[in-house]
Amino acid sequence: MVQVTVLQLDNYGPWTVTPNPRRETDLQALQARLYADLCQQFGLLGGYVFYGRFDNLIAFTDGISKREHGRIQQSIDNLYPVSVSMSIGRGNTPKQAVEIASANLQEQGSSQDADRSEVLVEDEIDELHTTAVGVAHFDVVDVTDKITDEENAYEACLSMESVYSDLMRRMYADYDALSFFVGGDNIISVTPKLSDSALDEVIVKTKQNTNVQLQVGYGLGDTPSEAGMQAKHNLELCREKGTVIERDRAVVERSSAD
Ligand SMILES: Nc1nc2c(ncn2[C@@H]2O[C@H](COP(=O)(O)OP(=O)(O)OP(=O)(O)O)[C@@H](O)[C@H]2O)c(=O)[nH]1
Repeated sequence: MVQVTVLQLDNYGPWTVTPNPRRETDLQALQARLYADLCQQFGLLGGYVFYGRFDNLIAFTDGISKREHGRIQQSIDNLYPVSVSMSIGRGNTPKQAVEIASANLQEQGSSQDADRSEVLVEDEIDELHTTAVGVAHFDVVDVTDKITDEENAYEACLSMESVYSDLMRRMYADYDALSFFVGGDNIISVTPKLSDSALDEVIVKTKQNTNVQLQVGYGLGDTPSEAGMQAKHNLELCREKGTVIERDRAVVERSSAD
């Protein structure tokens, strides 16, 4: 089971041009600050927030209650000139959970509906498999020598964009996983349980399409934050051992026995 929360700024498009178009740099600062606050507030409760499109964000919120979501919503309302609607969805895969959360939010009205404000909805599905959540933390092997110290700063962005866009699409289409670029050369995928051969196939295909070699640390846990920490430690193991896939065998065995 995985719990996803879709966060959407209320009526943000019209607000950005009312009464006149607002300075873009101010909007960028607002979006960045809001993202920072949401990351910190959900992070303290064990969740993960990814910036998505900044006005629409995707969070992994296993173990965070509707009431706790409501408190964060209220705090944002107190701090910012915009409010946030939230829809909590659950699924057997990240893709299923985000589909449910998105559909439930869309049912409450348009993102540009002036009457839809601070909606908080929770999906009631209870027939879910209790499987572990996976987190794959991908990273480019030797990005410093191959890209950062080699290409101009803009071309380095383009190189990374081609890698994460290739990876994000494959992980979603083939494995129902949601992947996010998180800075530098890092991409985090929240996944159903994946085999070594699936991880290997993803890395090989990305190399074929982009000529960039990835390494991945993989973790499994009851929550994305637990799996994410294991993934980070396993990525460190890749660096130490010079391998491209490392995963926590103990957790894999425990989950298989469930
Ligand atoms: N968001 C995030 N960014 C990171 C993390 N680790 C490194 N970075 C960023 O990624 C950049 C590249 O770091 P590395 O991946 O360690 O560099 P590298 O040259 O690829 O070295 P290897 O990964 O050991 O092959 C850093 O400058 C940071 O900006 C991380 O855990 N999370």
